[in-house]
Amino acid sequence: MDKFKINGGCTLKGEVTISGAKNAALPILFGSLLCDEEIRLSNVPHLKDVTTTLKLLELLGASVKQNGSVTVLAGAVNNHVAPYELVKTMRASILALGPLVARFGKADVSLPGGCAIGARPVNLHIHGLELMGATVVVEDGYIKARVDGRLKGAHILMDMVSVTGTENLMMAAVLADGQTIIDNAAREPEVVDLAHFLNALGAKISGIGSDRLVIDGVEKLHGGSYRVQPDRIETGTFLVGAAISGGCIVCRQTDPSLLEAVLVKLEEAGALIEKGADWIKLDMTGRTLKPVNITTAPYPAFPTDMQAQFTVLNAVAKGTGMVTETIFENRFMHVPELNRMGASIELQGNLAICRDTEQLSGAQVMATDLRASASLVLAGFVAQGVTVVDRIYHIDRGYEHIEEKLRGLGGEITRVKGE
Ligand SMILES: CC(=O)N[C@H]1[C@@H](OP(=O)(O)OP(=O)(O)OC[C@H]2O[C@@H](n3ccc(=O)[nH]c3=O)[C@H](O)[C@@H]2O)O[C@H](CO)[C@@H](O)[C@@H]1O
Ligand SMILES: C=C(OP(=O)(O)O)C(=O)O
Repeated sequence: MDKFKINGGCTLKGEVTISGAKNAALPILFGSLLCDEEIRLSNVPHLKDVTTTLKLLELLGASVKQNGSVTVLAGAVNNHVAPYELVKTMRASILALGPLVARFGKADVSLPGGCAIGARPVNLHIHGLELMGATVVVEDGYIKARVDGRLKGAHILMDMVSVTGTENLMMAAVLADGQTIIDNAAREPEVVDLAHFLNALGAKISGIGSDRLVIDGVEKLHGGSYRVQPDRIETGTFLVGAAISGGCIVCRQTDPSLLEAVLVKLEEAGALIEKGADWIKLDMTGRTLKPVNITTAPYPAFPTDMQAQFTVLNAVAKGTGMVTETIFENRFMHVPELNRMGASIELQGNLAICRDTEQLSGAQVMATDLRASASLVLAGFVAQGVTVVDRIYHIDRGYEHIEEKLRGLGGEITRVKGE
């Protein structure tokens, strides 16, 4: 297994180009299953999860071409089974369910894996499909959904705000017979990007960006081109890296409007932020890092996918910062690892109390999930000495060329190849 070796004491400085968003690219790729004409996608990041998704699309019978952009032609899809071997490595595979059942009336999708950050049930996905007329059973580790003819429009009130739940049901509703209303829908930018993509193919979705999506089903989608939005979480991760190392960076090809809650907290932490239409500059030179209290919640509130990075920020800031995680019940696995590096973080249920530390010190630490891994890499930059982050396959799921990008900012990080 590959590891990262990081020399501490780096100040991140310079410019970095932000990649397309993993959590937008994946649903959009699965959305291409809804259509039998060619779809051309640009700004798709090179990530392990994207490779897994493309493999899955090919296994289902789609043809996929990659030459800068990604072209998907799902006209010949003839298989409706998303097998455990592929699905187990990636949570987003659940997004095959809605499109397959909507277009072919049948889908067998293995219960998904992904980050071990909580139980992550899929009851809302299943219930929504049932309301649209599908029969769904869970057996042998598979969700098996069937419908005779088309799904039917329905009124779906989501018990909880679910990102992939909203995406799956929105994709299913696009080809349903009649109107579907999804209330308490997720408003995350990635849901918005998927909705715009589907509309570009002829879907009729309105209320985009609100918690009430209205989808008028159509019989067929047509082909088209779409550019995936920038990754707000990758952007936020680099900005935190600059903030905690006293650096100054500019993120290019990003969208500041997608991460307002994060920028507000970075300013509260003492950073100077400037932004334009597609760039963000963070300058921490000569400024004092202050702790911030954060509570994760659905968009537009503070994203859970930035919680681990801000836990590091609080661990190294002067004073005490509180981090409350309300989305996932097991998303503090970075905390014991950070404490092994000398942080002083106390866990009380879903609250992490981060007290200040004189200096983190390099250690051997274990990456447990995607954003936890990113937080350990950031901690390595501000620690004294060498940090080795093990099991970085998690980070390869979600950060494109991370070590090259960090090295471009002055970070001393190398990949040590495992057997
Ligand atoms: C591929 C992708 O886009 N992943 C993101 C997506 O995950 P994902 O879509 O899996 O997360 P959800 O928004 O569905 O989860 C939110 C909460 O709802 C619960 N829940 C969800 C579905 C369900 O059927 N029943 C249920 O109880 C979950 O256990 C969790 O406690 O949104 C999360 C929350 O912003 C992010 O951290 C992930 O990076
Ligand atoms: C939790 C994440 O990914 P996934 O939902 O794919 O596990 C993430 O992107 O932070």
